[in-house]
Amino acid sequence: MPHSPSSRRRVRARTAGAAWHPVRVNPAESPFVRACRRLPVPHTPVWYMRQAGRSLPEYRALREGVPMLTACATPDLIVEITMQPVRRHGVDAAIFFSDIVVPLKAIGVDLDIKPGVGPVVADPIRSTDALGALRPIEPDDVPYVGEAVRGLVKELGPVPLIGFAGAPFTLASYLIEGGPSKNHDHTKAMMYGEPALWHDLMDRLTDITIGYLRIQAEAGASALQLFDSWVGAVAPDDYRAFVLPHTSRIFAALADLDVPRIHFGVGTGELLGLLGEAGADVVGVDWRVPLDRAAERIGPGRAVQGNLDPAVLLAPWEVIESRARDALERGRAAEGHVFNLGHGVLPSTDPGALTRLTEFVHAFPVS
Ligand SMILES: Cc1c2[nH]c(c1CCC(=O)O)Cc1[nH]c(c(CCC(=O)O)c1C)Cc1[nH]c(c(CCC(=O)O)c1C)Cc1[nH]c(c(C)c1CCC(=O)O)C2
Repeated sequence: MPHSPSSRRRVRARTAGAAWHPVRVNPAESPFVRACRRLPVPHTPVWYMRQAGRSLPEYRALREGVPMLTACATPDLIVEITMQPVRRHGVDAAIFFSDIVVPLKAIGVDLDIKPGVGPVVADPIRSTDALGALRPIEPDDVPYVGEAVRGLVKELGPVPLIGFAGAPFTLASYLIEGGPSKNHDHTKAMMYGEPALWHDLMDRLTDITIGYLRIQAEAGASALQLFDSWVGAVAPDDYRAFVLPHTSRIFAALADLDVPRIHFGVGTGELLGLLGEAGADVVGVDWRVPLDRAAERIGPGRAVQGNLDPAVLLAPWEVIESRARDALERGRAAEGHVFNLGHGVLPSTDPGALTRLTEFVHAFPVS
């Protein structure tokens, strides 16, 4: 195993601890889930968006010759790739290895994930006729998801597993544009120009997202994160009119599940209050807004997650440490804080820096 001696020791210690202190076997009692619920924690929990894959050599070795969507449909690979960052860094949560377009592929949308590009959709959806392709998702559409979640829950023991889905706006953008987009032109053209078609599309994506998140929670995921990565492209009034009704419906439909719900987007400084209003337990914050100010904008009754600029990890350790300290100190202003980056780990990140950062966060006093 390529991980460092210190992380190996920590994993062994955690396993041993779990056996001696049965209460710690339960992921629902983990520091991560407790922080999401705004309960006292022994240390600030930490995990990293896109921690599975990206910077890990052991990930690249496993993925050699395996297309992304094949990996996402292979339970053994999902389990192993999801476990890699947990073993290596000793993070407080695992995130299910998959992609936001997996449920769309599973219901029959013709799409692929192109290396170095991202999701590419063969027939972009721009008319009422094309909406027929978007039917609700059932557990049988994604048997590999339930199987991998159940395998992971066993393997992870006390460490919680985060299930996730793409939010309707971000999924709509890929479906309407046909691939990654800088300005979301076609997406906004439909939103402004054909509101009935827009809401019909968003409604269908909302049903798929609810179904897909429920499948993961019912198979044993301990938390759910909704990635609305590109929603920062929308102004607040438009978010309220064109997006909020749908994201609110998602969080309301998941409220009966006993798992915390996290809501994240990039460039959402002006939307943070509305993201909180949508109903999640935790609002993810990118690096553009300091966490104390973000907590004010989000309002009471929510925890925050974030928010080190992923590019800071490319700087020397002294810089990483001082920026992490700042985020941790500001995070104390929130009712709960899960440490994370402000967006995904960059592929060129030194994995050693992530391990060291994890140790630093764990050693930092909570108050
Ligand atoms: C917007 C978005 C996508 N996918 C995802 C988001 C939301 C998070 C975010 O904002 O970054 C979510 C995602 N995608 C992936 C995960 C894995 C779990 C994790 O470690 O967080 C997660 C949580 C794997 C992936 N998703 C993708 C890969 C690379 C695929 C390959 O190797 O061919 C992986 C490991 C492909 C992908 N998928 C997507 C893009 C833009 C790309 C290309 C850029 C990239 O490489 O990350 C869409």
